[in-house]
Amino acid sequence: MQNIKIAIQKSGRLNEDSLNILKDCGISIDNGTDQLKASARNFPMEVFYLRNGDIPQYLRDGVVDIAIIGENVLVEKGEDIEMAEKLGFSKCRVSLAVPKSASYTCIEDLQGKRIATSYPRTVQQYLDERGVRADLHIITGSVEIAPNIGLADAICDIVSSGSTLFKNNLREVEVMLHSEAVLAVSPKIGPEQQEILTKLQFRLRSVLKARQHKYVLMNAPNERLDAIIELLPGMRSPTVLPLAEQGWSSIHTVIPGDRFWEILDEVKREGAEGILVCPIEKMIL
Ligand SMILES: Nc1ncnc2c1ncn2[C@@H]1O[C@H](COP(=O)(O)OP(=O)(O)OP(=O)(O)O)[C@@H](O)[C@H]1O
Ligand SMILES: O=P(O)(O)OC[C@H]1O[C@H](OP(=O)(O)OP(=O)(O)O)[C@H](O)[C@@H]1O
Ligand SMILES: [Mg+2]
Repeated sequence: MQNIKIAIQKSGRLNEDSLNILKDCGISIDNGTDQLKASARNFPMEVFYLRNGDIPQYLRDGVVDIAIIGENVLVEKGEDIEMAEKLGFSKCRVSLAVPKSASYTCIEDLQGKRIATSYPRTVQQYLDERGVRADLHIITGSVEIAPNIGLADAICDIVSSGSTLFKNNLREVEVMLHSEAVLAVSPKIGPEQQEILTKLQFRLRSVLKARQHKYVLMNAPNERLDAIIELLPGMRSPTVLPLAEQGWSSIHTVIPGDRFWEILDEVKREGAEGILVCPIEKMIL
């Protein structure tokens, strides 16, 4: 059987989470980080460790079949490359920022100004769509320092917590793009590799679903069951089992992570107690 070739970032912010998600998919990779290539022991996969920024070209050329890459890099360098799956980690945004002291009310304020960035195509397109012309200065790192050294009037770079902007006395004024790690697919992927990709996507989806949910168990007096069940989502409906103590039941269900605290507060108010929350490893609908 043939292998699917996957590119992941050699070192940097995506490396560890990329290896972890493959591991959660049950794929064990024999690797030392000094190697540029490794094989999976129990899945038809070869792993290539590459620079994030180089990956779109490798996908385009069909050197690798798939890759885990920042969506922002695909937008910048790979508009012809298909995105198969959002992976939920390395969330950030690509934003425009100006010095705190600069006046800024709208994008037209950047007309004729100098903008330093590592994302020239993303910025250019954003400006073109809004009819603004500016001078782009392309630099590959430490972009946030550019206004302080007189190189630019504004910058466009990745923002996550905002602390790099804060430390450099900059203010985020436009969010151009929300980004996260994604699974990207080469336009040249072959039919056998496509089959392996389908298997991988099935696993990835069950891992991602599981990461987004919690398994919750709680005890409740029987007379409160209906009110509590009303509040609970579940894969189909919650499971209710009798406790050894008369008049009490145990309720088991699955709750989406983003509504989790809100739902727990409500069921507590309705009389639920002894609440246990467990992670889910895989979730197949
Ligand atoms: N502060 C951040 N918070 C969250 N995600 C981020 C942050 N900075 C970068 N990312 C995401 O992680 C990806 C990799 O960033 P990183 O800084 O590790 O590598 P890089 O220098 O952009 O790439 P290369 O591998 O080509 O050297 C980015 O493309 C982006 O999607
Ligand atoms: O909003 P924040 O949480 O401060 O994150 C944003 C910073 O993170 C990234 O840099 P990184 O630390 O990856 O360094 P790099 O420029 O060397 O890639 C990015 O280029 C920003 O500078
Ligand atoms: Mg970086």
